Amino acid sequence: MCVVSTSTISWARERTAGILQTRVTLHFEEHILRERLRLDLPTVADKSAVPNVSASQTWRAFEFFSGLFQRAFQLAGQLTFISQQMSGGLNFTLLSLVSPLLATRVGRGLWMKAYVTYSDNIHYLRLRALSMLAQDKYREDVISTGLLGWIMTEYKKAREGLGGISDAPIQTQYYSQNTPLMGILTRLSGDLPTLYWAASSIFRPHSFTVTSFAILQQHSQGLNYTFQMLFFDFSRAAEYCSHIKELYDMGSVENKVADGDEAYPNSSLSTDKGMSFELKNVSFAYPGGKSKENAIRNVSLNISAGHLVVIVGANGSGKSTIIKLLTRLYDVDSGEILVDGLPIKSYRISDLRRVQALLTQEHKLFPLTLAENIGLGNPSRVGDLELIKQAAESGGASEIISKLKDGVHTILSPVPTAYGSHLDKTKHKKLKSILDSLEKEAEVSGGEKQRLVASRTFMRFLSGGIRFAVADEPSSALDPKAEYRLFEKLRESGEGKTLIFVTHRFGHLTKYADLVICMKDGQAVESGTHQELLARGGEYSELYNVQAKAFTM
Ligand SMILES: Nc1ncnc2c1ncn2[C@@H]1O[C@H](COP(=O)(O)OP(=O)(O)OP(=O)(O)O)[C@@H](O)[C@H]1O
Repeated sequence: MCVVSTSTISWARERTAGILQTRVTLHFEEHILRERLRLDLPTVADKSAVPNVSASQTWRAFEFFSGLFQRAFQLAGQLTFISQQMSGGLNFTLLSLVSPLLATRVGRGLWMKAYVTYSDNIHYLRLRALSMLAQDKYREDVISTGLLGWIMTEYKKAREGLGGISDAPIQTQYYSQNTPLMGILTRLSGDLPTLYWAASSIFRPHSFTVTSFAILQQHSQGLNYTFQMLFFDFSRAAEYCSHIKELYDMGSVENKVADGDEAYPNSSLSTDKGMSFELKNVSFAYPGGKSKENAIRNVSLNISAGHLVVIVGANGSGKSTIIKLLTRLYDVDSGEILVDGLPIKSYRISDLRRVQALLTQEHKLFPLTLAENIGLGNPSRVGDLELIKQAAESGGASEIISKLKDGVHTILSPVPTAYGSHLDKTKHKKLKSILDSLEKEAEVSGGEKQRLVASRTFMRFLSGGIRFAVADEPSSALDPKAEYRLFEKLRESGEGKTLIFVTHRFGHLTKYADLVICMKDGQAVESGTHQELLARGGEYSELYNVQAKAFTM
């Protein structure tokens, strides 16, 4: 009966624990999800401002504290038993404390100490770097350049350089550097209760029996273990409490980009033509950035409502940064940006976001259906398949969708949950093929993905109310025809919007542009129309002529 009931109870416990774990974890995951989603870019970039918590930590804390109570009850039971069974129970208990105290307090090595570990051994770092070259993401480079021989030679050299140095976990290394004295003392002190019993049996030989000795040894070990675990748990309790505190602290993390209270559009200043911008001596450096220079330096510009603006310039000249400031993903460090005549900081951020449409290379496909991927350009119409079809058409994604077996309901990169165990290639062919086919990513090219992402922007356009649209080099993976089509479509939808294009291939765009801004080293070195800038013969005309020459030679 005991066996049956124990097994049943443990089965029920496993079953309930699984459900409970999922519920507790999901409860806190929802909290973390909400708090993380509301954070802006500069706040997230500041690692010290945002607690690094996970929902699974809460379950571990829950398990930890229930384990702690369980052990406390266990100890109470053991102490009661000892005090009832033997005279000198108190001395016995106190002596049982010595070994765990020594183990956890004196000889605890790195245990519960704050530390940071890193390696500065060049051979070790090289070994790790070279072994990474076997990863799939490098395979094409490694194969096409024939790097195998070089990698293996370098690996051998680095191994020889490393010699006999160990990369065992730091705790092990630290422990083995100490003298063995503490280990010897801790183990010997574990025998103190037995010695005490032996000594007392010399003075009271009638109380000594072999059975009582065996029972005593068992108790001594049991108590020793319980004390050791309790000491260990107590020192970790603070750590778990601080995890939970951090979890709740997430709610009080202030966004660095502070919200304003002015509504947008502003009834007296905004026009139906689109958003207007004025940048007054704007400078900006990325928080935590490693560059000595500001990403943007003293930029002053005027962008009129409804204008089509093209920003050009070399890599790293600050084009995307200007966009991030205009869309208020970041705030300027000095100077000021005015939107329709008022400081951008004075507007409600949600109002500004509602009228903006941003398309960049950074924008990725979500692990959701293609319909949602496109539809989420306008969350209130995410289920409107007709509108989604229209947006896909404008973004050039209709053909890609029609090629897929599940059409708009395809999930390109499903969330991985499939798992196989003990699968033998020859014996379990069928199971193996099921596993391989499950959650297989749909194969679409980089350019096709960009078209799908672009369709999300068109969905946003179709929602109406957009007054400021940006395409920040969304076209690098697109073929020239697709790129031209994308820009044409964006331009055609430009009515009532200020449109900004950031691009390196600007030949076909600048002739339509009301304003071309040429960036260099974080500064707007030139601005004007295409003709004006060409006539000036400066940075822009140099960039333009490089591209033009390629077609005229
Ligand atoms: N998130 C970031 N953190 C720190 N520095 C950054 C970050 N993004 C850009 N920078 C730096 O800011 C400067 C301007 O970058 P930006 O992306 O605006 O250039 P860009 O003109 O758009 O370049 P590209 O044509 O290559 O896209 C560069 O020196 C870059 O290294």
